[in-house]
Amino acid sequence: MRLALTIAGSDSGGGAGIQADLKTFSAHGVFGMSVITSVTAQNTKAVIGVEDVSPEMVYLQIKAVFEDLPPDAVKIGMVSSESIIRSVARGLDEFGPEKVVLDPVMISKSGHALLKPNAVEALKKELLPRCLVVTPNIPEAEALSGMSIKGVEDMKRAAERIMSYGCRAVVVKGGHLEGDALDVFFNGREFRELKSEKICTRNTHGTGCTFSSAVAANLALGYDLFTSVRLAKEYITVAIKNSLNIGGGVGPVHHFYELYRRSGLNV
Ligand SMILES: Nc1ncnc2c1ncn2[C@@H]1O[C@H](COP(=O)(O)OP(=O)(O)O)[C@@H](O)[C@H]1O
Ligand SMILES: Cc1ncc(COP(=O)(O)O)c(N)n1
Repeated sequence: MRLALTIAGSDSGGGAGIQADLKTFSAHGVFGMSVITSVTAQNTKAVIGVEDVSPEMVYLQIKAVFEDLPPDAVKIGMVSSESIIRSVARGLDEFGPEKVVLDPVMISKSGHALLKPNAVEALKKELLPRCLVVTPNIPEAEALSGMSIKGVEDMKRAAERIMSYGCRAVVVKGGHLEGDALDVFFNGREFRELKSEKICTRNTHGTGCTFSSAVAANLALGYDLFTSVRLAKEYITVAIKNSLNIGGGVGPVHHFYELYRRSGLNV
């Protein structure tokens, strides 16, 4: 059995964060584990409360997992504050996982800040150099690169700038731009574009969490980095096609058994 760990925030509504990550791991047939950084009181409409877990407790969860159940890949999502970022960096240094996917979560689909603005620098300095791939959406790529992004050429320039912080690859996700859902992969040598038709739905809660967890699950299964990203793009596209019109706001994407889908069953 392959093991994957998510280090992220809890979403009580079940659409994003830890909950989306564990559903994604299960759908890929990977055993999921979690380190909770923050508890959010959240639904499809709003985030009505956020309470961070103490930095020491974040570190202890990482230690507990790694000392007994070393993961084949790690995904990092909401990290909330500078002190939590430092705890995560400490854990990564101590246990040295090779396959780390960082989704630099900043603002929820419902518009609530999930990373303190003064923690962006710590994210860049402490976490980017320790990860294999970082998966920003357009506003996150703008914040990390310090440039505005209007189209695919800007996505490529931003990816180059983000690489300079020391990660080994970047996927700039284009879901927030007009036109096709086009993502740009860059590994320091070549750019590759991953494209799908834009699905017309407002139910995209959890897309970024699901995409990055699918990358981590595929890495845990032993796929190379680009294949892991390509399969994650397929997974998120089907999960958005099957997204759920539940709740009164931005509904969640739907997870299903990847293995069943691959064998042609319509789950
Ligand atoms: N309406 C959509 N139709 C198809 N793919 C989408 C749609 N919205 C987002 N995606 C894809 O979902 C993934 C996550 O996208 P994005 O919305 O950009 O990130 P985030 O959820 O972090 O804001 C990307 O692969 C993106 O291309
Ligand atoms: C705990 C947590 N983590 C991440 C997100 C981002 O997901 P989205 O951008 O789909 O709201 C979220 N809303 N909540």
